[in-house]
Amino acid sequence: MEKQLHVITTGRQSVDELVTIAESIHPYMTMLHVREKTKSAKEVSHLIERLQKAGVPSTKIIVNDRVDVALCTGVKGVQLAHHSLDVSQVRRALPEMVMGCSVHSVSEAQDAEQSGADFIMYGHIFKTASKRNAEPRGLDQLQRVVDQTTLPVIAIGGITSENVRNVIKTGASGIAVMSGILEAKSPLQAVKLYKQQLEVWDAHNV
Ligand SMILES: Cc1ncc(COP(=O)(O)OP(=O)(O)O)c(N)n1
Ligand SMILES: Cc1nc(C(=O)O)sc1CCOP(=O)(O)O
Ligand SMILES: [Mg+2]
Repeated sequence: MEKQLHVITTGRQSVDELVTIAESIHPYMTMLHVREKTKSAKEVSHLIERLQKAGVPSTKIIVNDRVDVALCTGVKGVQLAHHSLDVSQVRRALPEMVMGCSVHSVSEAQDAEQSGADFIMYGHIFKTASKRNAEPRGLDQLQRVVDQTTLPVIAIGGITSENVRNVIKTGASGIAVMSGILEAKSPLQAVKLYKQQLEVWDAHNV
């Protein structure tokens, strides 16, 4: 399986700015997570409509937290966070929904697996300005999570094009990046650099 590149929205960019960037970077990414915590359901839905009109495939869009918005906009799925509905609750109601779950320990990873998540996002791996209030968990903890779940693990937090290889070496199925792409001077150049690192890995390991 090709290693995945998930891009996470920052919540700090205007809709116009985000749509312009997404329009140019979508061919190089696996998924775009719309994580806009201060927007209402209606605002997130309007943003998704703009992304869809700009040519970002619905199959590449995941909505953070909002199961209702994911359903009503017809996107790929939902990323359930700490404060979201439970994985098992959503799975019961929506057997077909593609569901990622954000986890921060082996036991949370195993719970997500038993509850029916399709993949997990584990972090934060390295120090990052995007998560200032906690210590990074590091590569050894990532390795433990990868080893102790059968779900695909997407690693998040402080991932740069320089450390991608070490992250992927753990057996993680992919990476998720926020500031390294969306806040780069050139998001297009940045996404290509990350993608290239993953392709180099795939070329030698798939
Ligand atoms: C121990 C721990 N709990 C929760 C979080 C953050 O929650 P998450 O569900 O990942 O939501 P966001 O990252 O989208 O805010 C954490 N980092 N650590
Ligand atoms: C949204 C998010 N969740 C994390 C977690 O560990 O749950 S780390 C993170 C932000 C990652 O941003 P950057 O790529 O800029 O480091
Ligand atoms: Mg998170």
